[in-house]
Amino acid sequence: MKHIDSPSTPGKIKMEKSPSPSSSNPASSDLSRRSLRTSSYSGPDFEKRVRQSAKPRSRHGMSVLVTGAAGFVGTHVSASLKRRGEGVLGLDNFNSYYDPSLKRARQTLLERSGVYIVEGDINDGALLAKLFDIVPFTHVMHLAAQAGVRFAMENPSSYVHSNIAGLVSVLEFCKNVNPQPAIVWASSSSVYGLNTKVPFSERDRTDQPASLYAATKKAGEEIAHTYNHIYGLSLTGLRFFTVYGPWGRPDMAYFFFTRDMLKGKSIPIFEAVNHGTVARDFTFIEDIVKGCLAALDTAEKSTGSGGKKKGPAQLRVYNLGNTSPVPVGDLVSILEKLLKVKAKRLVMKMPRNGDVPFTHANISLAERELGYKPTTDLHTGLKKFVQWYLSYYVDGKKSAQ
Ligand SMILES: NC(=O)c1ccc[n+]([C@@H]2O[C@H](COP(=O)([O-])OP(=O)(O)OC[C@H]3O[C@@H](n4cnc5c(N)ncnc54)[C@H](O)[C@@H]3O)[C@@H](O)[C@H]2O)c1
Ligand SMILES: O=C(O)[C@H]1O[C@H](OP(=O)(O)OP(=O)(O)OC[C@H]2O[C@@H](n3ccc(=O)[nH]c3=O)[C@H](O)[C@@H]2O)[C@H](O)[C@@H](O)[C@H]1O
Repeated sequence: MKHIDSPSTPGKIKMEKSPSPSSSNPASSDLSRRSLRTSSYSGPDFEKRVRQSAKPRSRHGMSVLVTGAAGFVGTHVSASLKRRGEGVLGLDNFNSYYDPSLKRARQTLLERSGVYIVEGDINDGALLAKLFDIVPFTHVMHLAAQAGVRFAMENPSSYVHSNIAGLVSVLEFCKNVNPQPAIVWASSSSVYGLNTKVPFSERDRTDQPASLYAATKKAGEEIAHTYNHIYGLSLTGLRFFTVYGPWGRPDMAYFFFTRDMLKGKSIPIFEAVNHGTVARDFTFIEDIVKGCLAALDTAEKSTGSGGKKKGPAQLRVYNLGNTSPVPVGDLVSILEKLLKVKAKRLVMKMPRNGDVPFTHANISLAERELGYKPTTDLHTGLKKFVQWYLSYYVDGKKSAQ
């Protein structure tokens, strides 16, 4: 995988030093506020765009800050919230983990529907202060992260920067603002790691991560517990299971298999020890979006640090999967039919690279409490992905990297 922009790359604000925990506190951000006066984040045009984008027009009256809005899941969730009439403001640093032109294309799509994405880093305390000054967000949908299990061996610090420091930066803000927003954020099925009990239930152990990515998501769940316990923040973690679909992520297998099959290149298909089948509970993006919206809709208000008086704030974790694992070889067979191309399969032993052999979600908790019910099988979902892929890359003559 590619080089990634320096994890400490700030947004457009020129800070003299990286934002420190104190500079991310709205009450003590003099340095941050000074730097904002000279930044492109200030001025009436900027504030107007932010306000307009975040203004709710629905009966729910939500103003949602979506971090990672130019990402795969962030784009779909933002578009869906906006369609429903919620106020949505995006925040994304457009890093180069995968082709940033795809993130820009998603941004264009969102802008057409009235969603503005501010370019900046979740670790940028001054920027968060500015955005929360302009908009009293009712909810934060926190999706910004360094994703991908295998890339963690190449660039571990990017995971610490975005998934740990970045999460803390966002929660520090949320705890300090009044009113505190409710937060829904993306954890991952990878927290189940080497767990062998299937299907994976929220009650199962999650202390055997197989990758640094998984370890940072597990750490995120513990961090969420702390901010809920001390500061009364309402927090909901969603464990997504291998999400796929149109506008997806080029680093994921279904995406680069498609690209390489169309180019006539061979594709590596991992098998587990003793020729065991590797399978995933592949989950279609539209089902994930429904789960995200249901989590936002059922999120209770944060109770603040006076939580004891008002009762404890909500703390939830849900699996969002498809409950129907499919072997990776079968995924390739479906792609062969849809693309009308015979894959050059290179079956190989799974390297010790952070991958796990199997995932399978038990979704009964999400079903009961969120009304979550995935409806898309892998063939139907991949058909929609392939249609998008061909129109975006082949008809649109874009180069797939
Ligand atoms: N797609 C999946 O299969 C899957 C599965 C489980 C969990 N997740 C989680 O869901 C979330 C969304 O995943 P995705 O598939 O859309 O990934 P994505 O990489 O497409 O989206 C993440 C976005 O966050 C942005 N970002 C990263 N670090 C940032 C930072 N420090 N500041 C601001 N923006 C930053 C990136 O530029 C990117 O646009 C992530 O938290 C990911 O870990 C995804
Ligand atoms: O649900 C999650 O929590 C995670 O979902 C996703 O991880 P994974 O399920 O590992 O998806 P992905 O890389 O597409 O590999 C799919 C399958 O192809 C196999 N695989 C992969 C590469 C390869 O060259 N060959 C191969 O057989 C591989 O062994 C695997 O069986 C997200 O990327 C990640 O961000 C994380 O959030």
